[in-house]
Amino acid sequence: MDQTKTSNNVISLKNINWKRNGNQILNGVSWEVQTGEHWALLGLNGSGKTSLLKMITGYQWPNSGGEVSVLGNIFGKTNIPELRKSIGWVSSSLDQEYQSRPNDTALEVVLSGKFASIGLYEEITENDIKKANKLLEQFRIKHLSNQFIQSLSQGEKRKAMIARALMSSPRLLILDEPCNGLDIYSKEELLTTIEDLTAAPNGPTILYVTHHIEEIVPSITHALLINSGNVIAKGDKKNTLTESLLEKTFRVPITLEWDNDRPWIRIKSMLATVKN
Ligand SMILES: Nc1ncnc2c1ncn2[C@@H]1O[C@H](COP(=O)(O)OP(=O)(O)OP(=O)(O)O)[C@@H](O)[C@H]1O
Repeated sequence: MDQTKTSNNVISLKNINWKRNGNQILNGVSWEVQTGEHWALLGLNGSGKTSLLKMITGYQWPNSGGEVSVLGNIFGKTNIPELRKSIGWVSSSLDQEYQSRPNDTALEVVLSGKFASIGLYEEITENDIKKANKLLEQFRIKHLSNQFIQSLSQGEKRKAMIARALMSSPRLLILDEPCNGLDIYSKEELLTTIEDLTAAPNGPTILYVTHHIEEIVPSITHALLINSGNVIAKGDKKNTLTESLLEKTFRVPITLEWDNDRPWIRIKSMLATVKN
């Protein structure tokens, strides 16, 4: 066995199938993510991205056969709730959960990340407060520490939620459409903080889910393209983010350009000529 490769393995999926109500939602998906790589996950609505993420976080299990291993833990032989402490997942559903706690401050929200709880119920230490403040500073929202989370702008709230996820020092961080609803400036600002995050030594491996390929910032190294539960392509982003593979994934004719190591697409023609 190649020991070096095994120890660098962040995610290993082997032949994952998931079927619901007669529909094949994931079809023989195999995927390896190594330490030092950051991946973008791209696919149309309903293509299976969330199902794949739920597989990785142990909220869903393959129907038959297949093997899931995350951070060296083989599913079926590991304590999943314990493993989840090493995985951060930031999605808009988290914002919704905090709607029931309008009086939590940004600092409290970040602190709650230590316990993966919605709200703070456990004792916090001086060190926890120091760490939360450092994260607020890193995301340039330290001045908002004592402001209620619900009064923050979308962009500020999104940063607070990522800071919250980092409070438990995850080794794997899932950013599920983090720029949704952000204006151009807030989006670029958030992307800059994500770039900083990947540059930090011992930072988490990032899985970045998006519908907007220009959000694939230079530090995202790899991409997985999925369509109807089938992997269309996976690997180094320069080899995966190509016109033909993206057309196959998104089912519209596009042109692709790279600018400052970021991919940009334009739709060539309207849906009347959609490729099947
Ligand atoms: N528990 C379930 N039972 C039945 N079907 C499901 C279940 N979960 C997901 N699906 C179906 O699986 C398909 C893939 O859903 P999934 O949420 O993984 O897509 P997605 O790529 O994340 O989409 P989006 O970009 O819209 O979030 C969809 O057709 C969805 O209806």
